[in-house]
Amino acid sequence: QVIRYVINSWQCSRKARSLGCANPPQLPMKDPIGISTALELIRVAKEQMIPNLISSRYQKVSKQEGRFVTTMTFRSLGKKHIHTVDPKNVQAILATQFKDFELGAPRRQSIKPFLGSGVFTSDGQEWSHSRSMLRPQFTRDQISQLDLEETHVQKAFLAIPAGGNGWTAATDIQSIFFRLTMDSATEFLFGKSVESQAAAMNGLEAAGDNFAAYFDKAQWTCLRRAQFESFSFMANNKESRHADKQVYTYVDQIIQEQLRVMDSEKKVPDEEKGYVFLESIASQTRDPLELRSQLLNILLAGRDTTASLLSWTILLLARHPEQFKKLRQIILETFGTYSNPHDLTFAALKSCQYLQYCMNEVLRLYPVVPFNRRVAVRDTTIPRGGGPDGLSPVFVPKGGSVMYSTFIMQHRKDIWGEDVEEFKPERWANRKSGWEYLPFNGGPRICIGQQFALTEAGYVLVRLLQRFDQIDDVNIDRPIRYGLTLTMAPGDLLTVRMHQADNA
Ligand code: HEM
Repeated sequence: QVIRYVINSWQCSRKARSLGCANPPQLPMKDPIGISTALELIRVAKEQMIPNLISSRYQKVSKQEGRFVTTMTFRSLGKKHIHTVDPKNVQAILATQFKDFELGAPRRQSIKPFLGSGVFTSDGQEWSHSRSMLRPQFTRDQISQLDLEETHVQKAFLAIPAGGNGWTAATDIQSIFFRLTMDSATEFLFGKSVESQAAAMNGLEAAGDNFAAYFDKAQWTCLRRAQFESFSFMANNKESRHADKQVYTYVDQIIQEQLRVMDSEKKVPDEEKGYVFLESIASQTRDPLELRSQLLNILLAGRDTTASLLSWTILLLARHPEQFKKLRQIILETFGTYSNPHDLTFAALKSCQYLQYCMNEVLRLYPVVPFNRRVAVRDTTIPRGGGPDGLSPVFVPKGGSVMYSTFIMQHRKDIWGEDVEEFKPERWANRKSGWEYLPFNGGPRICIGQQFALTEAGYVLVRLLQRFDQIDDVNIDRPIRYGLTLTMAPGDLLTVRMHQADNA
């Protein structure tokens, strides 16, 4: 083993030199194996401050090197990782050298046991197949069923009644958003919503034997598997298997019903019924397992992400009354009042500039997928980060992992300016973003649901701001923490009191 390791290292160094590569600086560590870095991560995860930890690691290396470092290496539990916040490197792994990298074992080990094989868990041919099956499902018509969104918004609003003085009670709006996106996503995917909002209001179990709770549990186990890396099997237990099973039972029953309807000779196309994802992909495959995987992959990719964007947006608007006022004014001018809305279409939402600037800015400050990684499928390089000046390419051996952080990249002062930490939607006027801004990823694996998410979130925000003319964050002085699971939402409950407009 040791001999093989030494030979391998020697061969890699030789190859790296022949390619003109140099090593990036290494994060100063208390021990050579990286036990301390792993322990530090666990401790800070509990404090819900991981983005600050990664940022402080870059500061530490920069101080050690006497220059601003944007690519470094570190060890964690014996494994060496490259970490980069250089847009050029991120562009290389996601786009220009796409074929040299894959999601790799970490993603497969953590998520595949639950989701099965689908766009979010596979690479190569398998990924191409899923992606081409899904692409046509996200056309403009299919993602702009705003009447469907309105029914879910109305159900969510029932959970936020205003009292006689126009004010709502202190309300945890984050949970409401997570239920709203679960309900709308399941309606889009399955053709029927799991109605988690209605169930929560009635204090009842949700439809599908509390599908939302089982789905959350299954997703949480995925996260544990990701944290345990090579020991991912340790995250599985009786409870997690039960949650997976409950989710499967619910979804399989819907799939069987769909296949039966399609087999039935009496089937008459229902002109009234909107687009249903399952119905559409079932015309391409009849394999129930594949159908289940495709559905669950999209549900996982699309549900928490959109709810998190909504939560961060309300948190920021509640803490920035000037921007709130400006956005609300523009919304009223463009889309009318709550009780008399107009022009609420996909196109109008997309061309409402200030609304888009606000969402861009939220996703800059609080990207929902703040950290990510890829694994090299062959010996390769990334273009920058090596040598004393950080300008030489860096060698990545086959199997080597390159981590990147949109969070840190989108908080770089040298890219965004001195006001980088401020919530300033205005900065987006006339700004064309490139690889330094990647909330939806880039390259061939760019998020398939970007327009879907921005339409849904935009719609919900318009309706919310039409109805409420003031939002107060009950814990306005509380420092922001980060609830980092597979995606990132505010770490503490987002409790707000809202004032209903007189004309709502
Ligand atoms: C604010 C909301 C959203 C954000 C910030 C977001 C962000 C992302 C990011 C960063 C990735 C790349 C992950 C990776 O490759 O490692 C991704 C992939 C993906 N997203 Fe989204 N997403 C959002 C909403 C949605 C929605 C609503 C859907 C579907 C309904 C969706 C479907 C997907 C799919 C299928 C992929 C995998 C694409 C592939 O690997 O080819 N996303 N998303």
